[in-house]
Amino acid sequence: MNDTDDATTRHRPIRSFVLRQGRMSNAQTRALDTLMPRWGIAYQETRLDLDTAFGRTAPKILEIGFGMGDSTATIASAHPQNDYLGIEVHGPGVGSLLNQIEALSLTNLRVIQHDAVEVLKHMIAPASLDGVHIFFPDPWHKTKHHKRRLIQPELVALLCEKLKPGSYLHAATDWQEYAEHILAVLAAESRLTNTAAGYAPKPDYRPLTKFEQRGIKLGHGVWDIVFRKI
Ligand SMILES: C[S@@+](CC[C@H](N)C(=O)[O-])C[C@H]1O[C@@H](n2cnc3c(N)ncnc32)[C@H](O)[C@@H]1O
Repeated sequence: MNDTDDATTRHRPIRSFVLRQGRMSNAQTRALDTLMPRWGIAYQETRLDLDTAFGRTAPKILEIGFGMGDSTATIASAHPQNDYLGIEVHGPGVGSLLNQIEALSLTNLRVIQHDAVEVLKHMIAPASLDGVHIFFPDPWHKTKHHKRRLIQPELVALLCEKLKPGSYLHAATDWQEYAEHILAVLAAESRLTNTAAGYAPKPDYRPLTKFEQRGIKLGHGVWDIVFRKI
């Protein structure tokens, strides 16, 4: 994390990620070159027709920040009746998910490598999503970085525009103070209603992620938060 970013981002939007290319394995590099044209969707500042992108009409679930994509691939594989659109900025993660799509022969998963906030604003049509997954978003622990947290009232308002009535928004985190923040932000959005009295039981479709396993080892709890769009 770069402590000078407060000064350098003064005239730029505050982003929820710092783009570090990271080390790409040969398989990930190859996947970006050869599989992105097949399973990737290029970022564009025009609306995307999701049914055309997937070649069928089916429930559409969008995931923000899939990391290495293990949960994304597991969920898509277990729910062939749904279409999944995964968004991630991190190159090695995108390469990893592309390889899993190929290895599992998944036809119901597409990938966009770009800032999800811009994808939502420009590419996703109003009332077009049946669900949104945000699993273990970066907690940005330091108070001075809390403004970088992905889940903020503005993002939730944007998501509400894109969610269909009756659809769901599911977040999970292993950082208690972020969980409290997420619960408060979602509860304050009048177009959403909580599916539970507070935190939700972990829905069966969400597998344990690497981040979650690490958190459990560190003795952290895990909080699922599931709201429905009115
Ligand atoms: C802590 S990781 C969690 C990854 C994964 N969901 C998991 O549970 O293992 C958060 C991920 O969100 C991605 N991310 C953060 N902000 C993003 C944004 N605005 N658009 C796309 N990806 C984003 C980061 O690159 C990172 O890979």
